[in-house]
Amino acid sequence: KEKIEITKEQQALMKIILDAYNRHQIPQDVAKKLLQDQYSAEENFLLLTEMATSQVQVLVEFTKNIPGFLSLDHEDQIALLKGSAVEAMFLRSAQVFSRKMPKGHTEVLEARIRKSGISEEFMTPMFNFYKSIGELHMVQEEQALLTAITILTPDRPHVKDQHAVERLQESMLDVLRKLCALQHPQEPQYFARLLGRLTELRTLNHYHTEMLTSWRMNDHKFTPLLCEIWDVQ
Ligand SMILES: CCOC(=O)[C@H]1CN(C(=O)c2ccc(F)c(F)c2)CC(C)(C)c2c1[nH]c1ccccc21
Repeated sequence: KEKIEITKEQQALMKIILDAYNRHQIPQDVAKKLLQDQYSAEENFLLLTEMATSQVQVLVEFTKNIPGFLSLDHEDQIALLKGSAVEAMFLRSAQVFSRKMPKGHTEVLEARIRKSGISEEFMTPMFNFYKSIGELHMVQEEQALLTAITILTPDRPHVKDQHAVERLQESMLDVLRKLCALQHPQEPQYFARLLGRLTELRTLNHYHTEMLTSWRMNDHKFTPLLCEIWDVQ
């Protein structure tokens, strides 16, 4: 059995990514608010919009801490952020949703999310994704690296220097591969399963675009930041 060891610089990289990931925790208070009281569909939608807006701000801060990101071409930096924002939102949502909660809270949270003016057809693939993420029982390091890997996807629209992005993504993938082998020695397929979730995540992009159209029909309001990042209006 070959000895897998994470090098000193890979440990440093992982520490930077994990600190950045934890420093910019999504304010859990929105999820708590949703759990606390029964709101109308409009109020739920407003809470979710507030959650999405703060998550975008969190995403930008996290991305700036990815080693090498700020040395990329500036227009490519924007293209990567715009291209990964929705996937990063769903990845973070899955992590928030599959967090250990007291008995029955997850069901209440799911019901409240369902009652927010979003059509049912998008809920099923979304909650299926949350459950498939939950089943992985990812550790923080894996969650943080998976988010960084999602952001550093070379083939986003309008990225000019894809090779530069590929090099950064590959170094993240190498650390994640080793971490999975060390954290889940009994499950040699674990790393592959993680990457499989990224494929499932991409399908949610499509649903999100559809959701936006249906929201625009029922004149839902978004914040300027969401309009910018979600190409709304
Ligand atoms: C982490 C940032 O995520 C969001 O902001 C998501 C949150 N979403 C969740 O399923 C979700 C997961 C766990 C929770 F604890 C919770 F409260 C919500 C997905 C979605 C319903 C599609 C949404 C979000 N923001 C919106 C704004 C307008 C319309 C729809 C959404």
